[in-house]
Amino acid sequence: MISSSTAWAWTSLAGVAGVFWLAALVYWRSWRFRKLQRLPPGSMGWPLIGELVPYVTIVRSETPFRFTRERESKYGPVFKTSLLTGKTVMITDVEGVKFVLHNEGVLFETGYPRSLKDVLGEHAMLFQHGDLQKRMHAMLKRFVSSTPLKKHLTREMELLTMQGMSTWSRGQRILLQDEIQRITHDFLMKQLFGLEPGKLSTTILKEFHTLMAGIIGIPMMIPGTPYFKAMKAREKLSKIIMDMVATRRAKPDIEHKDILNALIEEVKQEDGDMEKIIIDNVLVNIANAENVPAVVIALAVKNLSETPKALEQIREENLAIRKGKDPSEGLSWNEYMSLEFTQAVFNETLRLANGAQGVMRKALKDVEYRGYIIPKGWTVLPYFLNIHFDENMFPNSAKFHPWRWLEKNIPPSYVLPFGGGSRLCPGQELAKVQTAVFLHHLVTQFKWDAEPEKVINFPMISTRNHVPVVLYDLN
Ligand code: HEM
Repeated sequence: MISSSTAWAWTSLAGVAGVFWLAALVYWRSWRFRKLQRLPPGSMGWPLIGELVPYVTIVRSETPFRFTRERESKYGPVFKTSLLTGKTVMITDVEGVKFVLHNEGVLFETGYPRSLKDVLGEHAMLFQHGDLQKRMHAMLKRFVSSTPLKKHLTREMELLTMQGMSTWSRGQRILLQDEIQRITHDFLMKQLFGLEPGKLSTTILKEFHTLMAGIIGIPMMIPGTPYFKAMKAREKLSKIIMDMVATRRAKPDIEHKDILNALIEEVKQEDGDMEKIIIDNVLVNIANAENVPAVVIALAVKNLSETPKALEQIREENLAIRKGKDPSEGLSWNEYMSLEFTQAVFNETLRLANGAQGVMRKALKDVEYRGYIIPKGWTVLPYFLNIHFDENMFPNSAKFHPWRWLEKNIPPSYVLPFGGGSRLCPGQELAKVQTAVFLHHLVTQFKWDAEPEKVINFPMISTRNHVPVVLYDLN
């Protein structure tokens, strides 16, 4: 039997616990209320789909910057929305974008969809933080930045470009974007695996397309879905990569000068995850390097076709450095880098193309910024489009005007096609070489008639008809 004093003690204890519980609840609710009160302004749109419909409609239009510009003028450069990315805060000005990019790993981490992480693999540098990301990133940067390699990369791209162009027949209609894709794929395979064009290279390309088709699917293994097919393509690609690694281990005396070799060397001391680190980081490189550079080069040709004065100037610049050279003679790294106007065409094309309209991050904790709270777990989109179309920095911003890059010094914080902070694209030098080499050979050998073309900004940057042209000899 329970004595009356014990019952009283229990009752008091329950009472005290109840009071604490109630106080905690009141505190939590008021804290949550205060937090909600301090969310950035903006609209979350409709249940489930949020503001996805207006976003996609506007981003696919000729004026893709309108979605964020309209909201920025209503709410300021930090506002909330929802775009299938869940609860999201968009940040659209230079200062805000810098804040997010430079707090990588401290306040924010990459927040790409789960399907992308599954398909490329969680050990890919894009999803890693800390030591592994730093090492993988530095490895790739070293690979493309060392001086002997730069010379070698220029020559490799040049040979593949000349080889690709030698198959073009004059007077025939070709889809330039597909032709460029073929050349840049061969270049990538050579840099990644030391692989020459052939059956294996074609198989990798086919599997890669299946892989990429699944990156924004629902991450469930349902046979027949793009995600399911992508995961199967991942298995096939993983086997191809590990077979190459095994062959190299069996013949250690053969020297390889490619990214796979740099990766193998980098992870030598790693424990059990070594295989996954190699596979995932090869796949993230293919994902970044296979499509976007080809589309950017195709867009540069489209822009030049629509701007005869720019075409004339880029041709003059490139013909000038060919003077006195044999047609088969290569150009040095320094000669490519001296092509100022060609570089301006590349910068201007990237500014307008916005292959990466922004990057995706997730808040690691409640982040206080400009008096607002970005709650832990929310998606954060540092958005580059508004900055690239800033009328003060880029007057008449929707117009292709490469001269603007020569007329004034544009601060790096306004030039974001390669992202920024610790994830600044490690492949940007490679993309520059590819573009400069391709444009050099195109404008010094050919003239062309181009059909009208439109840019597609969503879900991936591309062109509607893949830039159809009829080519003729320049002379
Ligand atoms: C015009 C072409 C290219 C554009 C516009 C571009 C753009 C970008 C952007 C915006 C990022 C940052 C992503 C983020 O912060 O979340 C990035 C990262 C990356 N890019 Fe590129 N890229 C290009 C070409 C390349 C090439 C040719 C390669 C490889 C050879 C490459 C490899 C990578 C890798 C591995 C990352 C992840 C870096 C990390 O997380 O540490 N990219 N790229």
